[in-house]
Amino acid sequence: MADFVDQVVLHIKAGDGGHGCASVHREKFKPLGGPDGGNGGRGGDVVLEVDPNTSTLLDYHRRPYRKAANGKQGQGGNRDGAGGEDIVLSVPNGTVVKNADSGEVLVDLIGVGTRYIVAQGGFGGLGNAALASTKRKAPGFALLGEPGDALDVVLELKTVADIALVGFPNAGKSSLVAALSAARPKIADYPFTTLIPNLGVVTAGETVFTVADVPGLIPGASEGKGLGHEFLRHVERCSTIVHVLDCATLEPGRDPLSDFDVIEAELAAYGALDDRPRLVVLNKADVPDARELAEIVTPMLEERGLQVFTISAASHEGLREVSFAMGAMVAAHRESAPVEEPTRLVIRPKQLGAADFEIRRTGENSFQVTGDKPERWIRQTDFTNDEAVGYLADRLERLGIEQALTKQGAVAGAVVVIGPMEGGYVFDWAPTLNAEAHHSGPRGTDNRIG
Ligand SMILES: Nc1nc2c(ncn2[C@@H]2O[C@H](COP(=O)(O)OP(=O)(O)OP(=O)(O)O)[C@@H](O)[C@H]2O)c(=O)[nH]1
Ligand SMILES: [Mg+2]
Repeated sequence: MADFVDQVVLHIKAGDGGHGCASVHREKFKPLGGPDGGNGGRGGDVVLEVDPNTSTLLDYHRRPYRKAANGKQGQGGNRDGAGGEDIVLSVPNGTVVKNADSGEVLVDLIGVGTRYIVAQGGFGGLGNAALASTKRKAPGFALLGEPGDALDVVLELKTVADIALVGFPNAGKSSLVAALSAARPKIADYPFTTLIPNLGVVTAGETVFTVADVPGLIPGASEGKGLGHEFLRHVERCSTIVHVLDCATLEPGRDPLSDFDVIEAELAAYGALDDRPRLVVLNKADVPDARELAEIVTPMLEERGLQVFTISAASHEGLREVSFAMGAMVAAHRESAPVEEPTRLVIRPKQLGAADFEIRRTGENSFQVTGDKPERWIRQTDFTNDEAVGYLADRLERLGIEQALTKQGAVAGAVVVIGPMEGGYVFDWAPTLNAEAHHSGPRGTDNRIG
């Protein structure tokens, strides 16, 4: 039996900043050269990214320790140390990230391409060249690099699909996904064959939708029986619930009606699923007794206001009708649902502590940043607002927005800071504006005193 791996504890460590260098310029016949120690490089970040080709957390189950590279030390001759490489960890759509110690939800990663810096690399220490001042012309010291963030997070996968198939083990949920789509989940004549939800893409006329085959539910699932909680969690993100009822089971104490009630009771106990529309599928109609039973229970279920379909996942009978009914429900939901979640970049500078901020794409050409005051982004107290914005520019750049802002109200390439607003800053996307490139100076400007 495969391991159930849609929840995993990941131990992550961002790179440490490199130390600054204390060095004095040496040249023949010039015994007292100036300071020329370079700054340490920045440590690499650990970034999580939603990848459409990743569907499980299996990889992290196998390798739960992940570390980004450290920054290099500064060198004499004003050479700054190289920054450590970031590492980007691919996660499936719908991954919830929690702090393993506090249980606090850090982020809910939805939408292909959504990125989150889960551990930030340490800043490099300043070298003595950068520390020189009129008072102290040749400091004989440099600053140490900051350590990178180290933390344990829980990654939890909650399937994002239009439709969740729920039912007892062995009811034929995986068989139905396989019959409706190109997915090839494991199908077998024993309960709990499915441990990780299988996703299938179904086309019904104009409507294309996803169906998740949620692992089997048993009585008590809402209290955690069987693999209950693990499975019900997946139903949460689906807009429509389809009951798959086994009309051919010979297990004592079971029939399609009571199975329906048991599953409904579990959904009710789990909570917050009442608003999802339901559809009922009576499966295994290829078995003669099962067909008879389906005919008997159909009017009883219809009396409760449910749409009922008799099918056989094995012989493919009734599949067209049920896929079109599913498609119609999905389409109706999409009509009524708010617009899709925008692409989000979630940034968490460590200086902010708990008060994260988030950049949200509010339109094709605009982002909204919500969070705390920019002054607090950097620990250093004499940090100006402009510098704070410059810091954000660096973060944007690292996140793949290639050209970013330099300072408030100024343009550098593509993003303009319009100005402070309640709870954050508004950025406007202005790709046509021509302006000076940012980061013309050495990376040393990034090496804030730690
Ligand atoms: N005769 C008949 N057998 C079916 C039909 N659909 C599924 N089965 C059989 O029922 C058994 C269970 O099917 P699965 O699709 O694995 O059931 P499941 O609901 O995904 O089960 P779990 O993953 O354990 O929850 C397999 O032996 C299937 O071949 C059907 O329409 N007719
Ligand atoms: Mg299954």
